[in-house]
Order: sequence, then C-alpha cells, then structure tokens
Amino acid sequence: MTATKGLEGIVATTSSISSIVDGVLTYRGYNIDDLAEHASFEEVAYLLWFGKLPNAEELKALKQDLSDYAAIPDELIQQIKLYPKDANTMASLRSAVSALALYDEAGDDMSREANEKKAVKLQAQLPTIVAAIARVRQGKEPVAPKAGVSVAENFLYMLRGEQPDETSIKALDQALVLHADHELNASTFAARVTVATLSDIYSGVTSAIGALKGPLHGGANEAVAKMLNEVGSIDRAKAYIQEKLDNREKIMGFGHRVYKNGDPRAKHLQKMSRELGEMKGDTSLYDMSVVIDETVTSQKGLKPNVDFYSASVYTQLGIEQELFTPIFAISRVSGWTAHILEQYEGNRIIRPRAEYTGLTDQKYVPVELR
Ligand SMILES: CC(=O)SCCNC(=O)CCNC(=O)[C@H](O)C(C)(C)COP(=O)(O)OP(=O)(O)OC[C@H]1O[C@@H](n2cnc3c(N)ncnc32)[C@H](O)[C@@H]1OP(=O)(O)O
Ligand SMILES: O=C([O-])CC(=O)C(=O)O
Repeated sequence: MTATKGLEGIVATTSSISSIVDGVLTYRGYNIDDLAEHASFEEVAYLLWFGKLPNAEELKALKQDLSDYAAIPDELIQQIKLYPKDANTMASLRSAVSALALYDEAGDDMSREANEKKAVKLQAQLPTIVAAIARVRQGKEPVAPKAGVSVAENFLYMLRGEQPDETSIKALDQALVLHADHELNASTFAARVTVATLSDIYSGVTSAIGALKGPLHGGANEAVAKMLNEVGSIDRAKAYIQEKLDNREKIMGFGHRVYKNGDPRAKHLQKMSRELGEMKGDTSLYDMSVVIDETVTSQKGLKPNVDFYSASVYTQLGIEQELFTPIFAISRVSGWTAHILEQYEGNRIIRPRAEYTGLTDQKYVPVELR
C-alpha cells in the first residue's frame, strides 16, 4: 500500500453535482460562465439540490421557504452574544451551526424529505447567523431577516441594518453563484466523510465549516485581504511579492490542486472587482491586485484562484475582512448540503487505508523502567 500525499489524483466518489474537466467547471452540466452571467443564487441552489433549474413556480416556492426559515432561534442569538468579541468568525459560525441542530424540531429524522428541508433551512439560516455574529461583535443588536428578498439582499440588509444598494446586491449574488459548489474540495469531502457514518446533516455542515476555515482552502480570501492591506499601495506590490517568493513563502489566493491553467471563476471576480472600482471612481485596490497577479503569474506560473479577486470585491462592497470566509460558507452550504443528500442516497462508509510508516516490533516496557 502506497499513500498519495494529499490524495492528489485519487477519485474518491462518483457525483453528479459538479464537475471540473479540462479546466471547465459545471454545475449539473451547466457551465459556470453561463450561470455566473444569467442565474440567481437561488436558482443555482435549487439546481444543486434537485438536479434541474427550477421553473417559475418552483423558484417562487424555494424563495418563500428561504424567507420563512431565515429567522434563527432566540436561544441561539443569546448564545452568540456570549461568544468572545474577538473570536475567529469562522469558529463562531462553526459553533453556532452546531448549536442550530439542537433547535431543529425534525431532530434525527433522516428521511429524504426531512433532510431536504434541513438543507433549505441551513441555507436560509446561515446568512442570518453570520450577520448576527458580525453585528454582535460590533456591539449592535442583530437585525431580523426581511421577508421576500434574495439571500444576497437579505444578508447585506441584516449586516448593515439598512437597505443595500442594487450594485452590492448584484455583485454579492454573483459571488454566491461562483462559490456554490466545487466537486470534491476539502470541505465538501469533510462533509461527505462525516455523513457517510450516517451522522446528521448539521454534523456534516459543521465539519465542512471547520475545513473551509483553513487558509489553504476558504480562509485564503481573508489571507488575501491581509496581504492587500500589508502591500498598501501599487508601487510596493512587485517588491513585496518578489520578497515573499524569494523566501519561498506562499502567496495566498494563487495555485490550485485541480486547475493548473487558471480557475474559471477568477475572471468573473476580477471583472467584478474592476467594475466596482470604476463605479466608485477608485480602482487602486483592483490595480494593485492586478500587479500582484501579473507578478505571481510571471515569476511562479501560478494563476489566481477564486479567493484572490473575491477579497478585493468584498472589500469594495464595504464588508469587513473577517466575514469573507463566512460569506464563502453562506454560498457553499448549498453545495455541501447537495453533496450530503447525494451521499445519503448511495451511502457507504468512507474509510480509506493508511500506509504505515511507524516503528515495528516494539516490546512493552513497564513505566518505571522507561
Ligand atoms: C477555495 C479554495 O480552496 S482555492 C485555494 C485557496 N488556497 C490558497 O489560495 C492558498 C495558497 N495556495 C496553496 O497553498 C496551494 O496552491 C493549494 C493548497 C491551493 C493547492 O495545493 P497543492 O495542490 O498541494 O499544490 P502544491 O503544494 O503541490 O504546489 C505545487 C508547487 O507550487 C507551489 N505553490 C503552490 N501554491 C503556491 C502559492 N500560492 N504561492 C507560492 N507557491 C505555491 C508549492 O510550494 C509547490 O512548489 P514546490 O514543488 O517547489 O514544492
Ligand atoms: O476545489 C478545491 O480544492 C478548492 C476550491 O477551489 C473550492 O472549494 O472552491
């Protein structure tokens, strides 16, 4: 038995949710470019869960459900108020989602119907939780969700406590579409491993949030924002990156296990970043990002991934840095839950082997003789 480091190239499951073939990403057979341009996040969530784009009636029903389920239990709001104000936001989100399970009246009902409802509830409630965590950290009261609006609009409304502008809603909606699913990435794999023991959907999503938090995965968008802050201005960008590369440090937001010629989502986020800058009459953050991109690409041959330009998009939307990875989770929970439902359908426990590299033939020595 020989191990492959990081399971590179290992095909660990079949899935009909999303695919990456020759650098092309599709959700249920629809090219991400097509969806990014035309679909709303709600349509994409429906597509991921139910395998087809919704008709008008189905979409209306899903939006109604997302709206109806968006409020979170008062007990959970009380708990969130007890979290340390400087706690990592993803750690707070992980704790809150784990606690959310305790208040689902469906309990351990594992029927397909109950799990589909739990998936929609998780999608509806994650934005409310993230907004509540953000406001409580700033010493503000959480804002109750607004009925009848999109996930993107509702999240921005709950975060800011006022009606968001159309540009911000549109940009966030598109970012949510782009982040919704991505084949067998680390957090989705974590979710599938957890529920393959026939554990519940909340356990799967809690595992996934823990995996997404790391800077090699979803946490990279916050690391990019920190880097952009550190660089500070366009004239420092090239030298900053060169020094990091000379020190063999990783540049966050670049490289990918699967994409070697570029992440198809990055161009959409890059365009959004530029447009947001142009609209504000200040493209300095975008321009600095482009210099970093060109430097890493020319020096290292590494292309930006989904996390690179999303950092400048969210910054220009006025969103605090520590919410970048939670926003990723708000989108990816659609994919995680779709994968969890798929895992339950044809389940077998996921239990690979390890290549043992430790000592052998050891003999027990009593503690007083060691
Ligand atoms: C949503 C997402 O999860 S997208 C990914 C987000 N993560 C990041 O942006 C963090 C930065 N990037 C990375 O750490 C990696 O590229 C990962 C984690 C995305 C992929 O990791 P792997 O598939 O294991 O890539 P791997 O480590 O084999 O990279 C190959 C080589 O490129 C180097 N490399 C990879 N990414 C980077 C980077 N961002 N900066 C500098 N060098 C890099 C590696 O050090 C390695 O060099 P070596 O062969 O001299 O040792
Ligand atoms: O697929 C991966 O390894 C990481 C990624 O880009 C994602 O989860 O969106």
